[in-house]
Amino acid sequence: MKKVVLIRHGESQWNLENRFTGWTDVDLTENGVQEAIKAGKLLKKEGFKFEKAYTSFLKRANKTLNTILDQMDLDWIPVEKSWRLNEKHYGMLQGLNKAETAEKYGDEQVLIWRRSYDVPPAPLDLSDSRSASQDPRYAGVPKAFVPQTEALKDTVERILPYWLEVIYPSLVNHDEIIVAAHGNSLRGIIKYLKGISDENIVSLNLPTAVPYVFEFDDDLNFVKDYFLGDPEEIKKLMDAVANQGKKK
Ligand SMILES: O=C(O)[C@H](O)COP(=O)(O)O
Repeated sequence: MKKVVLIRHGESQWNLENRFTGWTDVDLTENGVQEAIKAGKLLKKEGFKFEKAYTSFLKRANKTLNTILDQMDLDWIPVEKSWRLNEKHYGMLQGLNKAETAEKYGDEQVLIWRRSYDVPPAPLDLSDSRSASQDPRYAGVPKAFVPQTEALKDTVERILPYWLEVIYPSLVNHDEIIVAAHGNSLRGIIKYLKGISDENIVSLNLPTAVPYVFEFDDDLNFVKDYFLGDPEEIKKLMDAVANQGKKK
């Protein structure tokens, strides 16, 4: 049996402030660090022994991963970072408060921007200081691939080659791997793995720092998936994420 653990980063400063984040490089809050410590302890207690880790180019995911590995005394394992695991780019919404945006445009429109498969928010202008185009960390990425906004469909298109060509094949040589990334980039992987339809993906909300285990048989066929932790608590956390985009 092979296992991939997908984990969204712990609470970030902009999660706390309820702001659209996307590719903005926001740090974890102290609570976010504690969430990552809790996840690391739980994964250790459950006997996980990761051999390889993957994460994005964004510090909230990097720090969550490092904290988890530290709790598990697995700081030494190889970690590979890729821009392809970054959060869905939120375009012109980046930095705006989600509830205030719902006051202005309505809950339904915000749900479309947050969760629909193929409707992106308006793009950032290349000259906008929020654009990642001039950020040196993406210097090695073809300019045409650096997004100015994304729908989940676009996120899936950039993330899937990395899943199919890098992460998934690494299960041939590794029994357990961990992927520390973001709510929507992970929704993209989950949509693919579970064959979730474009309509049904709207209702999947990932809570911060809750380990989500995907098991594969020795031929690398997907077998089953489950969250680690108290199901009632996880349901409450998922509902809270869903409600972030509603008017107060
Ligand atoms: O980018 C963000 O704002 C969050 O990481 C995910 O936000 P969402 O739950 O509103 O998609």
